[in-house]
Amino acid sequence: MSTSLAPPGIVHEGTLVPVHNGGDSTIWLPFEKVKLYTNAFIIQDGKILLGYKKRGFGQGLYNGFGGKVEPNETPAQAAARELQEEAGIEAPLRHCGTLFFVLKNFRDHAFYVDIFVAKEYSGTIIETDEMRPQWFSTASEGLEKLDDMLPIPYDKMWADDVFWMPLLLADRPFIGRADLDKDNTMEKWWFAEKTS
Ligand SMILES: COc1nc(N)nc2c1ncn2[C@H]1C[C@H](O)[C@@H](COP(=O)(O)OP(=O)(O)OP(=O)(O)O)O1
Repeated sequence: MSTSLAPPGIVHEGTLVPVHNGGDSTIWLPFEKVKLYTNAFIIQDGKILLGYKKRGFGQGLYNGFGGKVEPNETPAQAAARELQEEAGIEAPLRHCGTLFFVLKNFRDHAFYVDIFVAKEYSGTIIETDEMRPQWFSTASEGLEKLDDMLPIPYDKMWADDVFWMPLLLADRPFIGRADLDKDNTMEKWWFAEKTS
């Protein structure tokens, strides 16, 4: 499909195959400026490492490890720094997705989030001031679970995650936008797989 059919904020030159879109709102929320963020996940042997956010933005939700891209950094450098700061580990991260979020009560900026993934890591996973890391099973319901590991806790995550995380788990590059209301409900969304 052509990029012009994608929502504002999404720029991609190649082929996009939409996988989800919806919401009651007819218009995408306007935003004043865009800030760059990262989010990184370790996925290995049927499990995914998430962090419980102990403070600040997104407190009380599980997410990957990430934050703002500093002015002197590339997104890849920021992703590596945030993974070290928030979980104490290093990993051969590779880019696998791009997400764009606008929050109804937080409209001074939109979030442009580069998503990274790695299948291995080095170092010892530690709890930090900001995040409490925890492994979750990536097995679908009905399939054998790893020991007593819990499934991915979508009910304690940002509401958009359930739309794109299956693409992340399947190693299929993705891109998307979600506009959310202040109570973490989805107003309008569009997610696509990048096929080139
Ligand atoms: C709204 O939907 C979102 N969904 C998901 N899955 N992740 C999101 C959403 N909105 C933002 N994020 C991500 C982007 C970043 O990885 C974090 C927010 O980063 P944070 O504000 O914690 O950035 P830091 O640089 O670590 O902040 P401080 O050092 O100032 O605490 O959430």
